[in-house]
Amino acid sequence: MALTWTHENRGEIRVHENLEELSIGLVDYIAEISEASIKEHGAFCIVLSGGSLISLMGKLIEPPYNKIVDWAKWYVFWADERVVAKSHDDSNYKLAKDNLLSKVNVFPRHMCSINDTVSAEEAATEYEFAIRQMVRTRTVAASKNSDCPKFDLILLGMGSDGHVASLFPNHLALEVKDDWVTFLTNSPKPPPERITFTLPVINSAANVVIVATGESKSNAIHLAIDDLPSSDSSLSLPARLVHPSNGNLVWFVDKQAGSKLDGFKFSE
Ligand SMILES: O=C1O[C@H](COP(=O)(O)O)[C@@H](O)[C@H](O)[C@H]1O
Repeated sequence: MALTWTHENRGEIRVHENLEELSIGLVDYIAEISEASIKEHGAFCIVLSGGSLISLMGKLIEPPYNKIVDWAKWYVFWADERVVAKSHDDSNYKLAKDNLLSKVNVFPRHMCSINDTVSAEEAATEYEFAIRQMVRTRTVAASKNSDCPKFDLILLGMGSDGHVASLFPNHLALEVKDDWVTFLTNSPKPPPERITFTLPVINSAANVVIVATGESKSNAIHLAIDDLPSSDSSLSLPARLVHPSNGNLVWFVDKQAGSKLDGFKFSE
């Protein structure tokens, strides 16, 4: 059983006993939001990240999820992408395609990924343009509170430095307010060239999930969630800046990643 509580302004926190339990909780949550979104507006606009998140979603390709999810109504996007060929092992698209999307019935035309033949700057511009077209045709909803798309669900991993998507601590990309997608050519984590959703887009989603596992992420999880003095420099940690203005934020962490949280008290 997960230890669950809601922090006044940091959302719902679910600390799972182990990875098996976390991945069941995560895919249950995804299936639930998928069903509700399809019921409400006929489609499910889901945003993926790369990294360890994809293996934690692995149960989606197994029964009962592979049969109960209405894959044909899924539209898939990426919160960030490495600017490499789609066949490259660093590609977030390839990771999701090989391990998840090719094993279920998501239409390839419903997968909105970057153009991998152009520069990072051009890839960001083209990707944003494609999403703007999908908002115009109402495949993706528009936020009522900002000039941003309102994705049904954005799934984010978090690095041990507190980065989410390709928004790294103290990086200029964190300041971008007017673009939906921006680019980096100096990512502190390789590969250096990336595109990423900006904070206004992430914070306009209907639902945002942040997943973090392992002891190496425990300090960043503490700094991203717990109350901190108003002078603390960690208040600008990227994961802490995720704060959906009109949506839900849920943290899925395992016992190791959650071990430094103020609310952590796991029954043995
Ligand atoms: O570089 C990236 O890292 C983060 C975190 O990855 P993880 O393996 O520590 O979970 C990931 O969410 C992001 O999409 C990716 O590009």
